Amino acid sequence: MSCAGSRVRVLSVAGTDPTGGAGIHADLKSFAAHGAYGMAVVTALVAQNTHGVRAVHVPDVAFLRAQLDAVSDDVTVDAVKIGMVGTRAVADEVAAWLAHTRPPVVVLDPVMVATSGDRLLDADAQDAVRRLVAQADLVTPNLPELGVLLGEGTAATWADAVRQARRLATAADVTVLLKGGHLPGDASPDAVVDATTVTELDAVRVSTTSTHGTGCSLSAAVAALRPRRPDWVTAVREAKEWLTGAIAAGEALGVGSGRGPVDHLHHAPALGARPFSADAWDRVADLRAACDDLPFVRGLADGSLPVEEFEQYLHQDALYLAQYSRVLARASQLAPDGVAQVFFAQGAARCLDVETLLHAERLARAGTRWSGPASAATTAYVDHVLAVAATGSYAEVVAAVLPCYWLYADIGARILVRAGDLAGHPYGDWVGTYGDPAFAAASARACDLADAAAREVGAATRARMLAAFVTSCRHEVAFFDQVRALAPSR
Ligand SMILES: Nc1ncnc2c1ncn2[C@@H]1O[C@H](COP(=O)(O)OP(=O)(O)OP(=O)(O)O)[C@@H](O)[C@H]1O
Ligand SMILES: Cc1ncc(COP(=O)(O)O)c(N)n1
Repeated sequence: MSCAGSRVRVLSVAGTDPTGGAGIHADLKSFAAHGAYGMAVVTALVAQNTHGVRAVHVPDVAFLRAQLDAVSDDVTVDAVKIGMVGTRAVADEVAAWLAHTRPPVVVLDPVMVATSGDRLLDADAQDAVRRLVAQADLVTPNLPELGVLLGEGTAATWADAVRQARRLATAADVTVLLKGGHLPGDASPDAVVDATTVTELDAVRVSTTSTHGTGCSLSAAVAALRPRRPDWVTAVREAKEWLTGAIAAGEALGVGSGRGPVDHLHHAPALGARPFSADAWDRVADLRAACDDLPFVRGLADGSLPVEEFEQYLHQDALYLAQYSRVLARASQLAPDGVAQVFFAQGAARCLDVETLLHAERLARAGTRWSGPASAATTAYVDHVLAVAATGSYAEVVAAVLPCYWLYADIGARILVRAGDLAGHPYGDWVGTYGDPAFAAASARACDLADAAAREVGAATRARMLAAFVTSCRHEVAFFDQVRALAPSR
């Protein structure tokens, strides 16, 4: 089997589920989850949700055929998955199309009854579905469906079901993926059965209500994988492993109050997720707003800040930067690639070289009065970032150092606007540095690196990143606000 395009082109021929859990909606998500290009032809419109089916509308079969031909006249179909057909006329029309255009992989999920117990196949359509089975490469019945396909009752035990699957495989010359989701017990076994071999696939039964659309999702995943896998067993194993994860992640979606859908994209949590920095920024909106009203910030902007208070701030800032530099060096040490390593190493050096020099120059002009120890606020901030550096992962360290770039650049930009004309402004040299494009670029780069780090970690580490970021922001605000508290003791 070959695939000429960059992705396998897989077609779902199935019914709809407007809540997105089953039918073509589930199939398209399964295709995407397996890197395939998905297409869909609708057999029946189904008004259903996680509680059940309310109504079914089956369009004229001539229109069904028009859809099928519109696809196959134009697109090479590498695999097709057939789900709900609903009526005998639809099943026969799909069979006629298959006889005319036979994709190299044909998977048939003989949908008869929904998880909710609602019928999805007319009683007189069972023979037509049996005829479709003979045209399929793989058929994926659950236990009751297998019984119906053979004209027998539902198997009472797994061993009976496997025997039935073998009879069907032999009679219809088809491979059977027998699904054990309806069995009682702790396991949810499946088996790939053909005329000569039975391969059992064990899976732990997930205790969940999120099993709506599992059969659709599994058969679609197998159809998407088979053109790129050497045999059915390999494709089914891979699909089944993915499905078990999707079932386990289903409840967290919070979709519906009945039998919920599975999370088809559980293995790609970063896909479509908000960047870390967006979440982090929202989380500190109140702190950012509070900054604008701090007497220090207002005084710095309008120049009314007493010079001694400004110098006190500079002195504490120099003490802070000397330690913060070590934390940046730790980020450089832990960095996953050379680009991030260089960024943080340069940041560490810049703290010592440029900013400390700037502080020293200004403070030297003021004499040597400002040589006291780190204040409580400075010590608290330093202790926090050093603790993260000592015990946290790269991602957490990057989150902890980010506010010193980002919050500073953010507040600085507003101070700059409020300060207006800097000529004659007592802190013009200092306030002017906030507008430095290099500092804004460094802040944006630090955000990008935090977002990249967040994409590589799980939910628990991302939560720790957020906590480290918020704590640093709190210390930033306290750092600005400490000047007032320090002033009387001078
Ligand atoms: N609770 C569960 N935990 C793990 N796997 C499950 C669970 N329920 C079903 N499965 C698996 O989901 C797949 C579909 O199984 P099932 O027997 O329910 O088919 P189905 O009835 O056709 O599905 P559907 O519910 O979509 O109609 C099988 O691989 C089965 O083992
Ligand atoms: C369009 C369509 N196809 C198949 C199913 C079966 O899925 P489930 O048994 O999980 O409800 C369904 N409910 N709707």
